[in-house]
Amino acid sequence: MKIGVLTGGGDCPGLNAVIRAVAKSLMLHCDAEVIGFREGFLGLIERNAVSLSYKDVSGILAQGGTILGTHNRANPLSYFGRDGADVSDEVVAYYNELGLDGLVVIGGDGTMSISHEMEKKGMRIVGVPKTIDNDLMATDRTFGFDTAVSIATEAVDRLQTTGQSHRRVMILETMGRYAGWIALESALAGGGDIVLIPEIPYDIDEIVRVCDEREDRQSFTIIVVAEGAKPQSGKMTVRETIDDSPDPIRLGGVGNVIQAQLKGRIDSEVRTTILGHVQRGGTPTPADRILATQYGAHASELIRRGEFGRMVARQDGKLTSVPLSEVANMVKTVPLDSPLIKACHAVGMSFGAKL
Ligand SMILES: Nc1ncnc2c1ncn2[C@@H]1O[C@H](COP(=O)(O)OP(=O)(O)O)[C@@H](O)[C@H]1O
Ligand SMILES: O=P(O)(O)OC[C@H]1O[C@](O)(COP(=O)(O)O)[C@@H](O)[C@@H]1O
Ligand SMILES: [Mg+2]
Repeated sequence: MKIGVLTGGGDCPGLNAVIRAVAKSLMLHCDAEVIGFREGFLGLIERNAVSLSYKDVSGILAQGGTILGTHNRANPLSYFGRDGADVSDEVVAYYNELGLDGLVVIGGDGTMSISHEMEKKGMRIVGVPKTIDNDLMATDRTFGFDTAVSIATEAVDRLQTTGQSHRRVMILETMGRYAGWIALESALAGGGDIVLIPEIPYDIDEIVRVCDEREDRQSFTIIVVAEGAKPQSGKMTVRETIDDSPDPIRLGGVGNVIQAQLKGRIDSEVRTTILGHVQRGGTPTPADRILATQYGAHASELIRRGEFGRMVARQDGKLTSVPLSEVANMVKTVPLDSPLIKACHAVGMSFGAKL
């Protein structure tokens, strides 16, 4: 048996743990040959593959990033290197030339969308859900999310002591694109006072009211804001537009926008921290290493059973798999009836809006 593996989209802690689990389990239990493609789908487009030995995938469990490299623009259906040409048939030809029996694709929504299309063209694919944002459909969790939440929580804890000492309003901006999962969970874990997520557009007057009230009572305020948060009558804050990407919007800077909006309206000084890629780098937490290993092992099981066109998933604590069609072109946002939102409410956290 000959199986390919690639990592696509933004990197995320736990990618190497998945590569290791997929490769080791296939090598150990069906003597498979494992081929890695460099930089996501770019490796398939530009014919850049490397044979992985048992040694290559040993000792990488706790390593951040991906030994294969990744890419967030390489798309066989619209290749940036040839003016957006569809090179998917060439990719399928290369896959067949290599004599692959299947391909494990580790990625997020974009990577799963591409995988779904390539599956229709005859490639046999098993997906593994990665992203620090936890915004993939049909799975309770993506690996990388736990690490991002733990880093963001540590940031909230640290901002609390400095904010408290200076009686300031401290704003922490987290990643998460169009979903508020990282902000919500780190605010809950760190005891934030206000949490702003894309799913609940904020009202600046309400934020001012909560800060004012806390100035009298506790004299400092921690605001955790997801990069995708937006005012009730306004838009998300776009940091950058990447022209040749099918997913061109990069968010960022809403923390500074809120700081400017608070200026002159509250007595306290305001400071903003944009956490950025610190959330994505470095070693995965034990929970992410375990989840990544379980996902990798489950992906290799699906391959052995010949179940392709599916993404491994965790639902209600159990490992399972779902058709790629259920995750392609979808985003899982925070539902308003989420128990996390209920818990925030219970402890008096504000969403910067009347709910
Ligand atoms: N909706 C989409 N449909 C098809 N391809 C997409 C879509 N969104 C992104 N892509 C492509 O998928 C790849 C990875 O996307 P990206 O969003 O960076 O990572 P992720 O796989 O984590 O979602 C990129 O090559 C991008 O061009
Ligand atoms: O790598 P870039 O271009 O800075 O992208 C930043 C974005 O990638 C993420 O870190 C992760 O997104 P993906 O997992 O979908 O790649 C987002 O939270 C953030 O908005
Ligand atoms: Mg994406």
